[in-house]
Amino acid sequence: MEIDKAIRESDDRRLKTKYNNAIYVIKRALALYSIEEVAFSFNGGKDSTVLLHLLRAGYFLHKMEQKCSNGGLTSFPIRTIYFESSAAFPEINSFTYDTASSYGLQLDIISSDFKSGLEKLLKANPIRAIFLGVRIGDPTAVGQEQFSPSSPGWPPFMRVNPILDWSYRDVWAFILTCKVQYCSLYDQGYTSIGSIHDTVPNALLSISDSCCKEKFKPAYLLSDGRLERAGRAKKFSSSSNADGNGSGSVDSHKSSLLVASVIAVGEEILFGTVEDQLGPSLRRKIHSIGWSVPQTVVVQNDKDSVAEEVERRKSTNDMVFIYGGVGPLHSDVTLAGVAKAFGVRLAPDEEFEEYLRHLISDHCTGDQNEMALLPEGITELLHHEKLAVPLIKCQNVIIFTATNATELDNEWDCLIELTRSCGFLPMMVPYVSKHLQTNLSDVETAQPLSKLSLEFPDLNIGCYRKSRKGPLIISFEGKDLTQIESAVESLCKLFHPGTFSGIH
Ligand SMILES: Cc1cc2nc3c(=O)[nH]c(=O)nc-3n(C[C@H](O)[C@H](O)[C@H](O)COP(=O)(O)O)c2cc1C
Ligand SMILES: Nc1ncnc2c1ncn2[C@@H]1O[C@H](COP(=O)(O)OP(=O)(O)OP(=O)(O)O)[C@@H](O)[C@H]1O
Ligand SMILES: [Mg+2]
Repeated sequence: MEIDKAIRESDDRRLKTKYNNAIYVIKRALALYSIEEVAFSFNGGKDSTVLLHLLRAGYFLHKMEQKCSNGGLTSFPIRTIYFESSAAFPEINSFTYDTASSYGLQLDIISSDFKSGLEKLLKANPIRAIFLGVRIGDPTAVGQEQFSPSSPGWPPFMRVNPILDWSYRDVWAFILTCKVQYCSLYDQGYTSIGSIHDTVPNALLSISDSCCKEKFKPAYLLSDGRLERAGRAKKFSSSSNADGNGSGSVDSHKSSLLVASVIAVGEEILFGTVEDQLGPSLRRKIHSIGWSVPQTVVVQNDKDSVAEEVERRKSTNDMVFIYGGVGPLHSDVTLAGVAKAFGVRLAPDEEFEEYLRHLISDHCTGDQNEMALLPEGITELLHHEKLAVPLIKCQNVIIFTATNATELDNEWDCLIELTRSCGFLPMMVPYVSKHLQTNLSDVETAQPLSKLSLEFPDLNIGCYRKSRKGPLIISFEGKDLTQIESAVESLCKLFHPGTFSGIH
């Protein structure tokens, strides 16, 4: 069997592991269900193409193990279903039909939507399991395992996902190693193919050529597989990019207030064994870009405690920053807590694993690195050349890996630079402040200041002393300098001239 032979002869160990796992899943499915009870959902895409050849190999190996005669093994008896749509690319349609005829697929073409098409199909046929080319990282993979029953509301069948744990790079390694044909669009810069309405070539593969039409490199040259969907229409979340233009300049909602909270994870901070070096610095940094930081909390190294805090803060804050508890130790539970807060599991992330392998190469053993498990379906890795490992962003939660102030400075600077191109952390109008000092007592200032706070609700008016006998310092902070000046003037009017002096 040419596919099995090509993989066995390859010296790509990783590909062999992935292949063996996928073949195992296929063989288990073929042992659990009869051939009439399984179907293959094929759409001419790259993942489907990989799955087709894996199924061919898996079916062959299954039959060989059953010691069946070799006769008929070249045929592919698994019913193949294709949901045809008028919005499909003509290249996808023709590749699907050509492949079906090359490999003798029994193609069922369904013209209705997925759900009603499947309802009809399952009524007319004894199908109990459907093979799909879904991979971790696909929006629809969230929560799925290699064997996942269809969702409530869908007709009952088992979704079988043999390449769930394959990365973009694994898919291309397989296609190129086995030298199988794939849809021509992938040679024109398309890296993931949806409908003609939502898919364009991936701009990361563009070859700039000033005089001619824009050209693109082939899909297998995309170096960062996580960006395979960059050519698909994006849905922006309102909290991730308030101005939507990704400029990172001062946000157009100048007057709006964005709120962040900070969570520190670590018993050593909670119990006062060590001083928190990162918290105050981080809060200053967040404040310096015009965000408000009304809450900061320290939690112990316990998954449920982290999950509880993250869950609470992520829904009431525009952004949550978390540090501590990230790493290989048993106490490093931050990522597990974040995953739990979002109701997702931790899943292997190929790209992150590669960064870690680079960083800790000799100490990284086994096929899977526990540290490369990230919350599934919600994680975005924020790469920057000055970072050894990317920052981890799970929707509106940003996880810092810094363990000291210098590392935090670096991670923050990179975050700010990245936000200029991605816009996920809008720069707001900065806060301005004025400070007055006076020898008045607290009792004398208490009432006028409380009235002033009611009169200027948008300002933070605070009082503190550097020492018990020293002067009282009154701070006025807000985003509108005119308001601050009016508040200062109102206060000064209530007392004799010279009662207050400004501090710069
Ligand atoms: C054979 C098959 C089975 C599916 N089963 C389910 C399912 O059980 N639950 C579900 O929510 N969606 C199911 N879907 C829909 C997919 O999750 C997804 O919505 C679909 O592939 C459209 O993806 P797109 O929006 O990226 O084109 C199924 C799709 C196919 C082709
Ligand atoms: N129109 C369709 N007909 C049949 N199966 C489909 C269809 N659309 C999706 N599927 C199934 O869902 C899987 C995942 O689809 P997805 O679009 O992510 O992958 P792909 O099309 O194979 O590759 P690409 O990511 O490059 O588009 C497919 O491999 C296929 O099994
Ligand atoms: Mg597709």
